[in-house]
Amino acid sequence: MKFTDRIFKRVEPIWKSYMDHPFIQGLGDGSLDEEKFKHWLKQDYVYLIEYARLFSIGAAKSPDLQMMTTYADLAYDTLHTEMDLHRSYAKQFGITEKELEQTEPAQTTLAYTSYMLNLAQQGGIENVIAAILTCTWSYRYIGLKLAEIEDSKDHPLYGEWIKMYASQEFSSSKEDCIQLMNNVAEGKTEEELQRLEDIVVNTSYYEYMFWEMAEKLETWPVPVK
Ligand SMILES: Cc1ncc(CO)c(N)n1
Repeated sequence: MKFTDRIFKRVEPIWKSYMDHPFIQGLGDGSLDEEKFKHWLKQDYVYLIEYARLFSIGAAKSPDLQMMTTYADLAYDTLHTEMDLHRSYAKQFGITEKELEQTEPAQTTLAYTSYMLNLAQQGGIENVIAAILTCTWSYRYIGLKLAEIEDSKDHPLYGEWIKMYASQEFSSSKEDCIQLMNNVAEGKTEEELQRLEDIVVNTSYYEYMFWEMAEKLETWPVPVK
């Protein structure tokens, strides 16, 4: 069994729970409140900046040219294709690129990106990919499931979102991440594999919290700023 098959068994119940989350349900049936989507959009934009940084750390830590190229391509795809989706939505909403970039990260956004970045800085390349794996893979999982809902891809606002994450291009990014994870898992001890698996479980919980943050329009829990 591939390492990622074993990981999937562990995270699947958490990922299934995303599909019952009101934010995801709203994306699927088109009933999602626009303010909640805008909140997600801005928070996700600053999240993606750090996410691209993680891929870049992966490139810097890669032991060979092939792996370095894969990480650099994933950073490129994030900065261009995925963030273009966000920029195009922002334009529709009259949110400027500067506003997007200057979004103050909510506590969940900051906790999630800090967790991943900390792991990536302190460890080897296996920490980088373990921290990133849930992101691409779970969005792909959600995108495919939402695409199965009748007419969901034709929704005037949320259709583009579903098409992006259900797309072939995004699927190949997910496949790249899975392969990177299985590559570095080779020859690792059971103890080390468990540690990596725990990271993927933790980020799976963070993903849930991120949906919750968007749904609740969460910023900082303190009134001062
Ligand atoms: C929070 C989050 N996780 C994963 C993805 C997919 O890249 C995203 N855009 N945002």
